[in-house]
Amino acid sequence: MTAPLRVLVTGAAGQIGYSIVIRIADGTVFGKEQPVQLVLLDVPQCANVLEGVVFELQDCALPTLHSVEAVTEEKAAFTGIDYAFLVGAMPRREGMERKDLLAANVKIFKSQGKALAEYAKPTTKVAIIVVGNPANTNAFIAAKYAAGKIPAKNFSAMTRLDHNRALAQLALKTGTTIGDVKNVIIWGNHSGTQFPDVTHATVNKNGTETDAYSAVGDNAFLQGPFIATVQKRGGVIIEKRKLSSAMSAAKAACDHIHDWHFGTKAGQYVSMAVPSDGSYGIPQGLIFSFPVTIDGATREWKIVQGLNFDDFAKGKIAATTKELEEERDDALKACDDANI
Ligand SMILES: NC(=O)C1=CN([C@@H]2O[C@H](COP(=O)(O)OP(=O)(O)OC[C@H]3O[C@@H](n4cnc5c(N)ncnc54)[C@H](O)[C@@H]3O)[C@@H](O)[C@H]2O)C=CC1
Ligand SMILES: O=C([O-])CC(=O)C(=O)O
Repeated sequence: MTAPLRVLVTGAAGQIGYSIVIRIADGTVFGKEQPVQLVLLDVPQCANVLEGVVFELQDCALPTLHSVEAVTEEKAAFTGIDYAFLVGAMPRREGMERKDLLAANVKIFKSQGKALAEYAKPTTKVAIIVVGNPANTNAFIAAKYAAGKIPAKNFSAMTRLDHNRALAQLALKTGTTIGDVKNVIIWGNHSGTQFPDVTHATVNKNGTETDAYSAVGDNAFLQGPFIATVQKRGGVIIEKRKLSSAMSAAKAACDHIHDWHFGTKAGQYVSMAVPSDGSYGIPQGLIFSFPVTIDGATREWKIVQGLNFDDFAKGKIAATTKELEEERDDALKACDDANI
């Protein structure tokens, strides 16, 4: 029998948590043959809600759910895990930017980075996705405080929701379906400065694969409203729902880890915020969204190399890099101030 994977979800009493755990437990993420031990972490005040989530998962009677436990302490949460979905953090409300959450949330990721270093197995290959905002910078901080124990390349932040939004907007514009659109890229920060780029994307329209610019036939749209829609989508959802995206965020986090576990499809890449190795001139160590391919056998991601930028793209990438550097500096300062 396949050994179970131990999978941690933080913030599991929250709204993304509620949508995410069922997909992990029912085999959507790791496959129908892979048993999963789910570990659900939330703050002690949410212990009762967490227990309700555990009861519901039990009531789902899922063959892939080996066990589920609710915990409110980091030691119990981080010990022996294979995968971590770091969701637990404050969400923004109407009128806020994601970086306004930095002061409140960065200390959570400092503490969890330390907990990973302290409690994860020394040989750990744990793969970590940070969803809690500001996601790139929180991942940077978690990686910093886990350094020496967990390699930085095991940390990632989620820009898959932006990637999925870009796929959906292109499909809507070209009258195609999601499966017809490939290789959109989100560059940079999960914020209003991100650069959704379709320069290398293709669309299969009526059986013929063409580049996205030809398929859309409207450059002004692709360089204007398309980018703005993807950049601002999170804010629009908050305005409409009075709560931030949860169903789509959970689905994107599961897509991200599914592809990390199984690998990307031949000829396709996905967007993941990972520590920069200096590719495309992005400062080393910054958690930056790049197009990546993943080898399912080794579970190693690689940044897609050799893509060209025109001046328009260069300007967008410079802006999101600058914002990430500023966020990183603010977060480091906040961590020094945070007595954890
Ligand atoms: N990267 C992305 O694309 C997206 C990120 N997000 C972010 O995800 C985060 C969670 O969003 P929601 O689930 O809607 O929020 P929520 O408020 O419904 O749930 C958050 C949960 O985290 C828990 N929590 C707080 N501190 C914790 C800690 N130290 N350890 C464990 N749990 C803790 C809270 O008690 C709560 O149950 C927010 O920061 C939100 O902005 C949301 C959508 C997309
Ligand atoms: O916008 C927010 O605050 C939540 C989020 O990250 C998203 O929906 O992309």
